[in-house]
Amino acid sequence: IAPLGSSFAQAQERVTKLTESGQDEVINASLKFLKEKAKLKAKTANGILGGAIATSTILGVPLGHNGSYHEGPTFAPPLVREAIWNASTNSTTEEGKNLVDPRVFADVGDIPIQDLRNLGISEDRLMNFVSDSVKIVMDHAPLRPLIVGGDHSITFPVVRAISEKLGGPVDILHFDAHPDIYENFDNNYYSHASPFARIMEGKYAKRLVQVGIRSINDAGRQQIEKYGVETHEMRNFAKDRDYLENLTLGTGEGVKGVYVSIDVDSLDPGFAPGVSHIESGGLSFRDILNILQNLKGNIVGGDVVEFNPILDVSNRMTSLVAAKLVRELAAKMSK
Ligand SMILES: NC(=[NH2+])NCCC[C@H](N)C(=O)O
Ligand SMILES: [Mn+2]
Ligand SMILES: [Mn+2]
Repeated sequence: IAPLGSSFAQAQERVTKLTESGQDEVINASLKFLKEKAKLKAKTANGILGGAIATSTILGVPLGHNGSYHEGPTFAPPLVREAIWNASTNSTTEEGKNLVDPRVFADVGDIPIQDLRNLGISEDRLMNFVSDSVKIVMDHAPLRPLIVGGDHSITFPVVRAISEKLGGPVDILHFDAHPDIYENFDNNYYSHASPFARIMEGKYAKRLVQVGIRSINDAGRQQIEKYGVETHEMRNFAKDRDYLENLTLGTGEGVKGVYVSIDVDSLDPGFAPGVSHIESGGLSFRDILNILQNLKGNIVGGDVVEFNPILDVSNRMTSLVAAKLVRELAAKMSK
């Protein structure tokens, strides 16, 4: 091969330009693929017995590199999908909705995060691609996005997309051991420890109600104060339970709907051991369902994130726990 030299810089310049245009081609092809799938799922939902107002639609985002300790959530979406349909259970949710009904539940697959990273895409363009993918799902009523992560960093581009699409902020119900509101963590704008700082500074949310918090420091408390976040710490859960089990969200002036974000580590590790950040003293599964099933408000989107299959136990218990969170959130959002 030709020796390196000053021409190497020029060659690099040429390759960069070539790469960016090539990345555009791959991005556009991926969005087109997603668009065709969403079109088909929407047509199916609309074509049956009078159609639906809201069809909960799974979109997998296999992104885990914004985790601060482990990247295992990258591999979660296919395992959550398998667990949703696991033969050990059946397709009916606790309140009687059947997930085989295409008006209730749809799935438009995963977006090619790792392919795009292999092409050297920048972090901004990657997160914009996540947002654009969510907007494509929303373009095809009655589909509503139910994101399967992936680490919690993806909630920022997802909520940004929903707020931009609906033309205003949403209210958020956020289950987590962590407030995820660091201004700057590890100098990573997109850290999974910061999505709610990005969301609140961008004014994509009006009310942010956090439940299950039990790993928080001064920096987190300052941010919560700064943005007026309604943070319910586990140490106060016994007192807060009644209020949280009778929550109404999305009714404020100009608020466009409700978003529900569930970090699997909000559950006590006894219920969900397969997470990157084990934090004892957490919620029971029933605590989450009591709050979710009693929630009043128009849910326009949601996510289940931070399940780490690499750290799951031998009978894949946490994949089934994450799957049930998806199933019950899907049932709640669909109508
Ligand atoms: N979203 C999360 N899992 N955040 C965990 C952050 C842990 C980090 N070591 C801290 O100082 O808080
Ligand atoms: Mn989180
Ligand atoms: Mn967490």
